[in-house]
Amino acid sequence: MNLLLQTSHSNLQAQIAVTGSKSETNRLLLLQALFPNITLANTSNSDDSEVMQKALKGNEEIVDIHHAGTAMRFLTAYFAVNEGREVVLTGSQRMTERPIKVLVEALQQLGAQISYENEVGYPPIRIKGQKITASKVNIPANVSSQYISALSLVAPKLENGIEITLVGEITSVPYIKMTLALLNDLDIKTSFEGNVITVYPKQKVESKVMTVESDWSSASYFFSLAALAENATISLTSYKETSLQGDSALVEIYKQMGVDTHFEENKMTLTKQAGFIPQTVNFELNNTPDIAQTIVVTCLGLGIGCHLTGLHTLKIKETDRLEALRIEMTKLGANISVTNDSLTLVASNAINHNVPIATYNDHRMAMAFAPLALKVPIIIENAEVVSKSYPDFWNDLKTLGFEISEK
Ligand SMILES: O=C(O)C1=C[C@@H](OP(=O)(O)O)[C@@H](O)[C@H](O)C1
Ligand SMILES: C=C(OP(=O)(O)O)C(=O)O
Repeated sequence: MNLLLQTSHSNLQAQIAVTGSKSETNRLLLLQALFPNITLANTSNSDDSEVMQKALKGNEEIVDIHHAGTAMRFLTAYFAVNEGREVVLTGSQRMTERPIKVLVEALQQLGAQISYENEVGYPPIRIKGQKITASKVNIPANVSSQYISALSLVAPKLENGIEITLVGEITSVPYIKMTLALLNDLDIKTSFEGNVITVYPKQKVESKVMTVESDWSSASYFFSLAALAENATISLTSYKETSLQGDSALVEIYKQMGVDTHFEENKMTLTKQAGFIPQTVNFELNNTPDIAQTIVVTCLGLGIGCHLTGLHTLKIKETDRLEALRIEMTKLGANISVTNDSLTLVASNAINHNVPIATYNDHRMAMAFAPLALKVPIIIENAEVVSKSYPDFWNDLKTLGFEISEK
């Protein structure tokens, strides 16, 4: 499904209930499988959370998690310690190109039995669940934080917990902290000091309702819309000023691009502010890789330049996001260059009209480019990809007055 997006509304007004965080949901679904007396509220309706739930509930030998990175990584650890069960864990074509070796080797150090079905280092993998008693493990920390979250999530159920020594620069740190914070919410003791994470064993937790905050990565598209509109008052629920999600850095980032954020109870309201916007912005996004695409497109729409660093993980996500951005932004007339871990956009005011944007099976390519419709009509190819994290995205965009038609 290709969608043509256009709008004549330059004043955006709406109140939108955004789905729950997929990162929090997929952690909590795994924790609920370990501790069935916890109850979850405001869970994500994303495909990634649906496949996670199905995989945890099912009993099949072949478990297919499609495009969901968190499900792939978290379930690798889950099945590895699930004594007596054997599964083959696989996913989409792209998932078979996303590395898993670092996590597999860490689990093997602990005594797990995991082998590769095809290419060494990549899914599909065969996992024979074992009782794990070893607790010390070293892991390279610069490839994906999801490996570290995966080990931490299953750790409370291990006889001796876990002590993880992180080697090298640590990437996507807020996601690790989110994992530990959710464990702490269940009264599971953890520590993260220097490069060592400890999670202490806990066989039972108190019954508790765990309420997922709405997804901040999904909120990023509304920050972008507010920045690009002439006027905007967009209220989003349910959000907290102090969030477990690192992407809440959006508040400070978009302040520089003319968006004010106000919190009241569980609602945050984004308003467009008139005033000075710099010709170029610089952001280090090692902590917040998922909002890189949103920010670049906002800058193009504002006619400003940007220099983004800390992007080395973008190459192994749903697609090579740096390359995808380079190609699609160039189609729009942007002057953009990328390296292995950074991106530079030169300020310019012209944007080509009616450009078909390819989305590379990447939900964030589709959603990040959509706000540009405030500037020029734009076509988003294979727009259904948004369901990976935000199935209601196109409907929510309509409530802001966008005309959306199939092309
Ligand atoms: O743990 C998580 O929920 C996530 C961690 C990040 O991945 P990396 O640690 O691989 O950068 C992020 O990009 C992904 O969308 C979700
Ligand atoms: C990178 C992402 O997800 P995952 O790694 O879980 O597939 C994302 O949602 O942007």
